[in-house]
Amino acid sequence: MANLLSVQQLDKSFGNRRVLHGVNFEVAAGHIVALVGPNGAGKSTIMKAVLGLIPTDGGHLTIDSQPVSITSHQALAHVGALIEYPGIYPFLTGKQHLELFADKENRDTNMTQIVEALGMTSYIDHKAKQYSLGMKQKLGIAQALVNHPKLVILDEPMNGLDPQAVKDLRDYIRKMADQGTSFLISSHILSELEKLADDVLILNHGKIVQQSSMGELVASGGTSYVITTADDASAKTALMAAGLQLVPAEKIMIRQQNEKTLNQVLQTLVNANIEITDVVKVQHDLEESFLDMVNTPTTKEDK
Ligand SMILES: Nc1ncnc2c1ncn2[C@@H]1O[C@H](COP(=O)(O)OP(=O)(O)OP(=O)(O)O)[C@@H](O)[C@H]1O
Repeated sequence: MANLLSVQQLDKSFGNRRVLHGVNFEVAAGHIVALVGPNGAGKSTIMKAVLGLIPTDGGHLTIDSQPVSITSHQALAHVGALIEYPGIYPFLTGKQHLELFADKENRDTNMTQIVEALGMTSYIDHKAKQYSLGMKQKLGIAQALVNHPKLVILDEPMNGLDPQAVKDLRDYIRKMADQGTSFLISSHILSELEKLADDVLILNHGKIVQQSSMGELVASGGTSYVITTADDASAKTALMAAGLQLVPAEKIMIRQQNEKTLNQVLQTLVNANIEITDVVKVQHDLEESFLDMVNTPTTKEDK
């Protein structure tokens, strides 16, 4: 499938602080990609770079095969975005906000469709100064979606939304993706995007630490083994020497990568003459898997 967005070797520093380190990823046409990472990981910075809002220090960005940079915005004509907070004018109604953004073609139909889909009908003619946080957030999202763009970039779109609004938004995003729109959506809560995203990028300290389909992540991230031996220090050394990655923890903990992982672990310990005293299978939920991935020590490079 064709890639609508391509991000290659993206580097960015603010002053002498490097916040993005050679970030690479692609978003295929009609795919919903989740960009997930802890506070300060660099999610908004990536999105601003993709939208040509900030200068970058290196790398190559294209949307629909056209280059994007702070001086090259042509490709952005078919992009909708909500970054950080929606820009709201208190004395305009919700409808007047949408009129500022909606293209002339199919304007009324597009506006009615998004207002209904996001459950905004009852207050769309009220002035925005009366809107709650969630109502403003929905208006910002509606502005990004109203023209059915080819690519939509949403930074923490679920912020302030109630459960019904989250469901309405999820359903509408899926419908748009089925019709060919691509989405890059950030969150620091992986479980929020579990039901929505096709692919997931996990960002930590400005680097992509995991890139896979959401299905693969859910399936593979689920199981770990905690192993107790007569000599845990030697066991850890032997497992790492065999190329098996340990979860950072006091005990010996190994994430199941495939059906052979446990065999490899046990075989390695037997070969090293280390007595195994206990093996416990641990089931993780997605949130715990995410925390394991991002709780890696900060490297010098990140400073
Ligand atoms: N304009 C700026 N000037 C200096 N530093 C900045 C600027 N914008 C972002 N940063 C820094 O870049 C790093 C990445 O910030 P960014 O906003 O991209 O993170 P994020 O992953 O979106 O975080 P959050 O989940 O909290 O929104 C942070 O350390 C932040 O302090």
